[in-house]
Amino acid sequence: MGRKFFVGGNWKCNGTSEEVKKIVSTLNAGEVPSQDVVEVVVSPPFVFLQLVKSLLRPDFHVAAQNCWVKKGGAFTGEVSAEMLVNLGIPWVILGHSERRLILGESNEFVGDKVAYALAQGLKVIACVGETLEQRESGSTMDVVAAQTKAIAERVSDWSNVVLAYEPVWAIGTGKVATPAQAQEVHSELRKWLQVNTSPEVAATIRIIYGGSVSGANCKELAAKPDVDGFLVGGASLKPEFIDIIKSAEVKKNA
Ligand SMILES: O=C[C@H](O)COP(=O)(O)O
Repeated sequence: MGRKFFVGGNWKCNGTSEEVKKIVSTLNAGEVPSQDVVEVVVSPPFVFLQLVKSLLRPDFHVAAQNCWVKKGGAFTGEVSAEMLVNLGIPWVILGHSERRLILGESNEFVGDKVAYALAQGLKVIACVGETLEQRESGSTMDVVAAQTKAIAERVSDWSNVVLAYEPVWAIGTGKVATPAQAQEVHSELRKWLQVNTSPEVAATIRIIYGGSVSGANCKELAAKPDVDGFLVGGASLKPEFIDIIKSAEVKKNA
């Protein structure tokens, strides 16, 4: 069976409750392919998770944007994986570059988080990606392999993981990776997984692309064989997110 197309909307630290309700009503009215064709997950800030979950159409799901690395306790400001499970939040985004680079989350810390969240029953969108400097110095694959390795050393069952390749230079910059650049890294990541996890994991895991994805560029990216969907930032707050979800049809017709 093929890999089901996956579209995530990462709302980051944006929105008021009024704005969030408006985004949800646009999503709810959108005509998109069925759940057999595309899996859609939106990720509002923690404080709006319950509101969004209560209003969102049943064929779309919600994700948190982070969770704590181990069992909750005296960790001021953190939200534990157990709390997300308790509230019926099925997904969590971990290892986003904004957390790696601004908040100093190391590869090992992200790997620990992924393992802990999975063990609690959450599904994980695990993010990897290189900076512009790393790309220009030719170390893209070393960087994303090291980030993925830190997860692979801690996780044996990848069935609840979606891997998001998000080149840092493409995030929020309007400078999208070309379809060929995305395909190259996705294909290399799949090869890395084949050697370092198993051929089955490599063949079945969804590797999605993130970084300035828009309604205008999504179809060309989606047409690439190893691009299994998107993690969308800015455009996930806009009606064009529906067009991005619809790009799943490209795959269906491929
Ligand atoms: O998680 C999403 C990515 O950071 C992409 O953000 P962007 O679509 O605004 O470039």
